[in-house]
Amino acid sequence: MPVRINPSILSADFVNIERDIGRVASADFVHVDVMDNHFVPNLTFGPQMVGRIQDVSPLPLDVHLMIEDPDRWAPGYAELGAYSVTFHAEAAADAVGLARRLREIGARAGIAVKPGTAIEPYLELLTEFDQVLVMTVEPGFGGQSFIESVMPKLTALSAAVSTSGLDVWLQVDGGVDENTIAIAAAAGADTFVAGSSVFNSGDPAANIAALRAAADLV
Ligand SMILES: O=C(CO)[C@H](O)[C@H](O)COP(=O)(O)O
Repeated sequence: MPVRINPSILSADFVNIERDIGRVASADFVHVDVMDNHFVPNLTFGPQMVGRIQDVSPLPLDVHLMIEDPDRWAPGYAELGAYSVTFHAEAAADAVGLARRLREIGARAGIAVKPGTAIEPYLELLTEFDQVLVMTVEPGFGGQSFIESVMPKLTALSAAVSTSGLDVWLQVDGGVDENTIAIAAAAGADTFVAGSSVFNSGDPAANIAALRAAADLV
């Protein structure tokens, strides 16, 4: 199984983002959390900052939009050159239309679901998405505990992806560390967003290697 480790720069030093991205160059993608203080009770940055991150990052960007009205704003992140743009199912007016627009621009299209959002409606729509993000915390803040009770959503997604034969990546985000990554991998996740466990202690490159090894054991 391919394993992708995407460090979340929500846990980076915001005045040294370029330096911190350099420290995670052994990862697969840089995960960029855009929060608008409306969809979630936290605020990060918008397209101007993401464009500069895109300019300096040696890794492609995996942009996670925790914003209202993604139908209006998400295409702009694809136009900046983001490799993938993921918007929330709970916020999109026309999720399929938006995913098609993102693909037309050239980005992978992702849909995210909060812990309390059912996955069943999206199992039938897998042809429309390149990745599905199952949130393993309530979106908004780093450093929260992994919610294991959402794992059945990954099991259902994994079975549906296998049956379809599609190349849809299954991502988890929130509370991912050396222990919980194995739980998520066993449930079918292949793409792992990690903030605190990469940046908050020790050497980020060693932390990425440890996460990759723990997921690979499954
Ligand atoms: O989307 C997010 C929060 O909404 C973050 O990407 C996520 O929480 C990562 O942080 P940590 O690994 O510390 O949980």
